Amino acid sequence: MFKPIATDKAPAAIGPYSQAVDVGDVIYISGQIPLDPSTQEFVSDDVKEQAQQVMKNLGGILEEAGLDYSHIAKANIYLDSMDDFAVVNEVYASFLSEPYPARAAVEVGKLPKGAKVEIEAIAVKEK
Ligand SMILES: CC(=[NH2+])C(=O)[O-]
Repeated sequence: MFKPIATDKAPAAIGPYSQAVDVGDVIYISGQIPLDPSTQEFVSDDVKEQAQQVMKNLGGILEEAGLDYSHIAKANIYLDSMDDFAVVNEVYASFLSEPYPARAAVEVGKLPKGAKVEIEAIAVKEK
């Protein structure tokens, strides 16, 4: 089974990808950037507000799949600057509870549309 997930609770794709793909027990969620789903514009230039929107976008996709943040098994965080590591960690932690997902966090050269943060996630239906 390979089922794309589409929802207006998260931004529309800005390229040739699905918001998420359900492959049975696992959902692969595409990298979310801080676009407001209702406008397809960035919510803010502020990294904290950007990280909050990114997490909300992930939440919208999880909700569409009938899941929540506790189903995330792995996340990858991409930062425009590692100087934002602490503030993004703070926001990220505020949406999650222990046991936290496995994770990687890396600084990259550039993110789509000049975002300061992008997060992708893999969620599992059976915890
Ligand atoms: C934003 C995003 N996920 C992409 O692949 O461009």
